[in-house]
Amino acid sequence: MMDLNRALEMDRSDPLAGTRAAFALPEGVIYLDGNSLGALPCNAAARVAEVISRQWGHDLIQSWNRHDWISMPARVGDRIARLIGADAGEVVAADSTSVNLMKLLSAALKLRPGRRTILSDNGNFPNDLYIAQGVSALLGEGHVLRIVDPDKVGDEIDGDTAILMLTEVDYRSGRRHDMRALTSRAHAAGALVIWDLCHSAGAMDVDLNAAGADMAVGCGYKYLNGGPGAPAFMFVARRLQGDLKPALSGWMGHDRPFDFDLDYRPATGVVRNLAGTPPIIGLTALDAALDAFDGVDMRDVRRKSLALGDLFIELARERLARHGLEIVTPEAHPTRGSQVSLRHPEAYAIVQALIAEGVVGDFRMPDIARFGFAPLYTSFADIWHAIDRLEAIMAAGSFREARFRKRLAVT
Ligand SMILES: Cc1ncc(COP(=O)(O)O)c(C=O)c1O
Ligand SMILES: Nc1c(O)cccc1C(=O)C[C@H](N)C(=O)O
Repeated sequence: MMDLNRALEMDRSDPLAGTRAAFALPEGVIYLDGNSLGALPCNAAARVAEVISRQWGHDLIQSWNRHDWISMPARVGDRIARLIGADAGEVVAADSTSVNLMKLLSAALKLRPGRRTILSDNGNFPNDLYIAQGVSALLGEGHVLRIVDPDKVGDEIDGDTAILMLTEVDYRSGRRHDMRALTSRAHAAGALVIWDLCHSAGAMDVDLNAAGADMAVGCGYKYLNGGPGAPAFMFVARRLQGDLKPALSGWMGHDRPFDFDLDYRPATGVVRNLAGTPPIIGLTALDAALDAFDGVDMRDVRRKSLALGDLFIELARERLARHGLEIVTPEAHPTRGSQVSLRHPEAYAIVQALIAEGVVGDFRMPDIARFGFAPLYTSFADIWHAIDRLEAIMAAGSFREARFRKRLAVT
């Protein structure tokens, strides 16, 4: 049986072991839910306090120039760009993932007139499908959202596909799409692709430009650790930037916002997709969080993420399978994100019982216990202890207690 010493040895030889110190993790908690809300970076509170008290409190309106608040969406975007294989000037930080998806999808559909299909899969985060439904209704041009099985997506792309809209890593199973292959199949059929990187950015070496990607969105609050409701980001490949005409044609995306012209004229570059005033306090927390990635090679992040997952899978097989917990995440490295999900009919109560024991994972309908690995702060020992406590809960049957069955409003 694999013992704790091996996990501790893996931590000792982990090139990313040092980045954990950049996060303020609560004592005694094993946090495996960074794929829902990333941990608090140690520097965030002081940076936000500085912006509030000195910049906002003292310098007031002048801060837009003096502290260059106005270019924060682009500056933070450039820092995210390095993490997702984009070039400077291809990413901006703004709004939420949902709003950014709405902006990109509505503009992208206009680039494929005559084509009616938005193609997606039933493993996508439902929110994205809702956005596509809303955009289709808004445009009123007869677009249809086709939702197919994830492994059928490539074969379902055809001459009517306007946009292929996919989330790279499935929020529930952790299955990962082949971005490069699907992008080139879509291009061969004349379609454009929008990738949702919510469960990829910050957890792996996404390489948008190497994959020939067109557009992407993602959130700032999961593996990028920007805090609850952090600004999200969007990517538009440079070759498409001039063609995309923002439907949400706000002044922050105007070529000369402070000329106060009566007519909208989009800015050059990805910033044309900005709409309203940037949320400086939220951007500051996200900017601070990105410091933890400075000097970090995303290939090391991916290597560690896979090693954490391998360890989890090995231990789950050894110690949990006999308790009826089934691994649903694909095991082959290229087909897996940075989480491992287990299926059990009592998954909800099991996750609650585990949280009571200091191990935070989460539950996803209908029967999935989900464990996310944030390579900057998750240790191999965390994985060992998580499985150890989970096995104890299963062996004792403590998850059957009534208190663990009470459903919470937000899970
Ligand atoms: C894949 C995916 N897309 C979109 C969202 C929603 O993003 P937001 O709430 O930032 O709009 C989430 C999670 O909340 C997600 O997991
Ligand atoms: N965005 C969230 C929220 O506002 C509350 C609770 C959870 C979330 C999440 O991010 C859920 C997440 N996208 C998921 O993968 O399930």
